[in-house]
Amino acid sequence: MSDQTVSDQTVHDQAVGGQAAPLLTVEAMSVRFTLGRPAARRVFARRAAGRGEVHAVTDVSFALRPGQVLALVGESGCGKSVLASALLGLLPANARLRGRAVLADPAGAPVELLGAPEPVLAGRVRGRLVGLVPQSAATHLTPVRTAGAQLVEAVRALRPAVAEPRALAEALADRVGLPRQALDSYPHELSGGTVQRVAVAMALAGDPPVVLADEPTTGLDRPLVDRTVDMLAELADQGRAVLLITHDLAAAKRVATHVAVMYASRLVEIAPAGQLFTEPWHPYTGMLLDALPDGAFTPIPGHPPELTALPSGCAFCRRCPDVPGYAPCTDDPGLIRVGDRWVAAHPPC
Ligand SMILES: Nc1ncnc2c1ncn2[C@@H]1O[C@H](COP(=O)(O)OP(=O)(O)OP(=O)(O)O)[C@@H](O)[C@H]1O
Ligand code: NI
Repeated sequence: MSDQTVSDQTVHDQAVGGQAAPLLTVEAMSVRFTLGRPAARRVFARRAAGRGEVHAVTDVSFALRPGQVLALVGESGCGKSVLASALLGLLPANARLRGRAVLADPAGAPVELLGAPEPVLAGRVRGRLVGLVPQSAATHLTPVRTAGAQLVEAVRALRPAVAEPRALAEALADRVGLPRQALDSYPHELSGGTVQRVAVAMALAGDPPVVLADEPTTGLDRPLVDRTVDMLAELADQGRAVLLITHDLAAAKRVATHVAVMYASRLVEIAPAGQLFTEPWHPYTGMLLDALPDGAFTPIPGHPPELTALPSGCAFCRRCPDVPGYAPCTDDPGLIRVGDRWVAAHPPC
């Protein structure tokens, strides 16, 4: 694991823009998954060094402030969902975490999320301070109770002072564009897009100041995508902060105030959305935008590297059209700051 590449102070200054204090500050966060059986690991510890670990998140730093929608984008498998799960203490037992993630609590002391005891995460964080729209939302609903019953239950658990939980559940359903009759249906009776909206409503049940939405628009048609992301933008306008993990760059373009681009476990660029979409700095960002239907619609050639065998420097050079002969570079892959943008050190091309 490399050293922290962005100092604490710069992280605090780091713009993800605006002057308001961050609701969430992530500093040099790394996640490793250990592979294989423990006994085999011991026997082959030396030989397997570097092969028996998935480098899922590496030295990730960012701040999320009130009013911001930070879109986290990058190809499948680059570490986006693991990052979100790590923040909420939802990683499996084979995960090791490093770094810090500090969550503000308007009613109390800040919470250090990484390594927080489960009662803190369950009692203070999940649903209350941070609402999560999980990826593959359907698998998070129980099949034996109606969507409405589960939403009412979430409201009861997270906001016990609410006198009419059913009325609040219906208001949440309206807010996310969920038809009332869907509340009386079981999850398997609902379309993927409708289940997705149930999940968004559940994430909002505790009125959390921070929302982590992992692919919240999967399975939705374009009008519902727009409606869902507009609703997330509205939450940000009301002073909340949203981390929007998405493959849908058009949706990110529509609502993101800032964009973080992830490649092979690292952030390679963070910038205000308007600047990133009009002038991407990292070649990978440029290629992601070119892959869009309203870009050149050019798929990115090649594949990301295996996360069990990452190069020590820039992981992108082997796919980078800017590097003649695809010569791998060994530069420090840390982010450098230019104005209010951050971009991974990259060889001058
Ligand atoms: N429990 C685990 N053990 C080992 N490796 C894991 C584990 N969970 C996730 N990974 C690996 O971590 C990497 C990052 O996965 P992650 O789900 O965060 O990707 P993602 O960017 O969210 O992809 P997608 O866009 O497809 O959702 C992947 O290579 C994945 O296989
Ligand atoms: Ni994911």
